[in-house]
Amino acid sequence: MVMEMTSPKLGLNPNALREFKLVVVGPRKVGKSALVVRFLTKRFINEYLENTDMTCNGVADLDGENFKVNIQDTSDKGMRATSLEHYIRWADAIMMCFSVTDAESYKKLRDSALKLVEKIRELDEKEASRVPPIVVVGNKCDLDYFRKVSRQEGYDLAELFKCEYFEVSAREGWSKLVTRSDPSSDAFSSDNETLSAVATTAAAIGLAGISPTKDSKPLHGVVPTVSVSSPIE
Ligand SMILES: Nc1nc2c(ncn2[C@@H]2O[C@H](COP(=O)(O)OP(=O)(O)OP(=O)(O)O)[C@@H](O)[C@H]2O)c(=O)[nH]1
Repeated sequence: MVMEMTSPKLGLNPNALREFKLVVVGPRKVGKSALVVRFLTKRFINEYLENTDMTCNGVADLDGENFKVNIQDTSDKGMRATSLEHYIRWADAIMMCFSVTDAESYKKLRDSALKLVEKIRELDEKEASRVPPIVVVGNKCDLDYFRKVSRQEGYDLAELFKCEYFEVSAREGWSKLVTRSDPSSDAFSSDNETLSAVATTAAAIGLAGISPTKDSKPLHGVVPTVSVSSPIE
């Protein structure tokens, strides 16, 4: 499925902009679609099509530059080793998500992360240098009372890739970068109003990875399309 997010406010022609390709991977029900829609529309919608591969196109300001963003919101098939192998060649950044209220989602994401680390180890030097940046995201932090995954565990998962760990709430629009100095504190406090910090970080560390040599073909071949217009602020 493809969602077109237009940007009437900015009045930009997306085709004139550089493209940024982001893949969102994670187990079922962790809030991948909610995160993508929150990022592109600043809204939280309670229910989405379940376990469906979606392509979301929009325009967003990433690290001070407007980009045409192509976000792949994947189903659980995206966690297979073969899919992960494809993403590391295709994407400009990969966002790996679990829910802090769902220990099983953490375990499944960790298993996938280990597979991905294995795949990266198998690459030759040239390919390894082109692996896109990865960001780990623990979602549903508004449900801190039901938390089953500690901040330290989320941080440890990100450490597998030496990448950033964000605790976020797609529902509330919060995101917090967890740093080495505070990973063990479970008290949730937000330092950003929206999730754009997550995408901006993924973009900022991924900008160097945008090159004309990257495969710009659609990720999943032919997929159904739905259009959504969105006021991107
Ligand atoms: N409380 C809370 N609920 C959330 C949050 N994000 C998503 N949800 C809810 O979690 C459920 C799953 O969200 P989705 O965005 O469909 O999750 P998904 O990972 O895309 O799910 P699949 O497509 O089945 O893989 C929905 O009922 C959402 O309303 C959040 O930050 N907080």
